Amino acid sequence: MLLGALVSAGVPLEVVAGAVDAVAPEHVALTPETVSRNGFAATRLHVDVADSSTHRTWRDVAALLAAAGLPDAVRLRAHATFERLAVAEAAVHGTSPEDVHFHEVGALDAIADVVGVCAGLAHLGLDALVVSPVAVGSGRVHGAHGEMPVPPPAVAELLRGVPSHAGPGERELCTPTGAALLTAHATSYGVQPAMTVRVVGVGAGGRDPATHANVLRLFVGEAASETPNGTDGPLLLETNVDDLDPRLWPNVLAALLTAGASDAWLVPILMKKGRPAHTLHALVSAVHADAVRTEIFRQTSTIGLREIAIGKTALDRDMRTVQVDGHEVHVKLALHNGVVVNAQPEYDDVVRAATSTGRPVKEVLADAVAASRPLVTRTAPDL
Ligand SMILES: O=C([S-])c1cc(C(=O)S)c[n+]([C@@H]2O[C@H](COP(=O)(O)O)[C@@H](O)[C@H]2O)c1
Ligand code: NI
Repeated sequence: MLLGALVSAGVPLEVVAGAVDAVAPEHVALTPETVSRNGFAATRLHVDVADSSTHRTWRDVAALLAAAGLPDAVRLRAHATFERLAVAEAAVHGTSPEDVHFHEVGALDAIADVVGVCAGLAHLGLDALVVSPVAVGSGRVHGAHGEMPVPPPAVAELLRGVPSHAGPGERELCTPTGAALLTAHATSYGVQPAMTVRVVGVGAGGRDPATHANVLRLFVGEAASETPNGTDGPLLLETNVDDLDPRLWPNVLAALLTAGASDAWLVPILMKKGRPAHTLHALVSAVHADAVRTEIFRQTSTIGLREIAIGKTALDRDMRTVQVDGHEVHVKLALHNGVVVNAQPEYDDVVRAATSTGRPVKEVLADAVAASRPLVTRTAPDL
């Protein structure tokens, strides 16, 4: 269903087929078909392999991925997907991920599903993937482990911490491969965020129950731009951390700014049990919130975040230059209702000028401030 949705959303079939053939030890035929699901058109991608019964271990699959001529973006996504599957299978079967023996999941058609979807996602070049609550179905399913409840154990494990619900109907609607793909690549979960949808891909699998259109929809578009207030407005992300090597903090702040935070800073605090710690703060616009959240969880030891919707007042800015000892110093102007209320020399330019003239930085700064003063049109007593 994911493959069908990606192709329906415009991912060229050759992109998907090329990646699958790079990994699969034998040819896999991928054939798109427009099908009807309870009266709605959808794209089904038939995956045909000569042998769909071979079992592989996680090691076998990892070796196939490592040896394949795949772009790194696709290989990393596929590796992460199978690794999630291996960890989940190991948890439910009481073994280690390295020793996991995939049954249905390790067969060639499942490898084609994973690699093809990863190639499609990489092709779309997504900044974010929001997954809505997963319909898992209900009832019972038969497989290599005999009869299992729906969701089967690996799906239940993979969807821990993820919004999901039973139904519709008594059938298995989300397989381990599907759950691994959704959870390995989701950047967040929930309803459709504010966005401008450009394309709607509609994917189908083999089943066409009479109860509903059994399709998976993929909405591709741009995140809505920031609004001054409300849920799509700026957020303050905060977390208290007492167990991170303090030498890492400068890199954490740099990583958050690179991920799109408009500011990131630390405040020393004293936590429970008298522990010295820090509060990490990051100011983000709605469009960068997911990337910054992800970076906080990647770079620090925190396991949760506070998120506060905030309002912001930002003055208009402009840039001018002044000369100090023959050196150019940029000056940032702040305007309130068109009036220049502040003129601040750029400190890095001041240091550069001081270094090249050999004068103390404090003197060059004083000269730069004096040279900038005429740029302030009026001091506003009512501010
Ligand atoms: O292959 C294995 S080990 C396997 C484990 C489980 C568990 O929940 S544990 C379930 N299944 C069933 O296999 C089929 C096919 O799944 P795909 O992910 O390959 O599409 C499905 O019915 C699962 O319930 C297999
Ligand atoms: Ni299993």
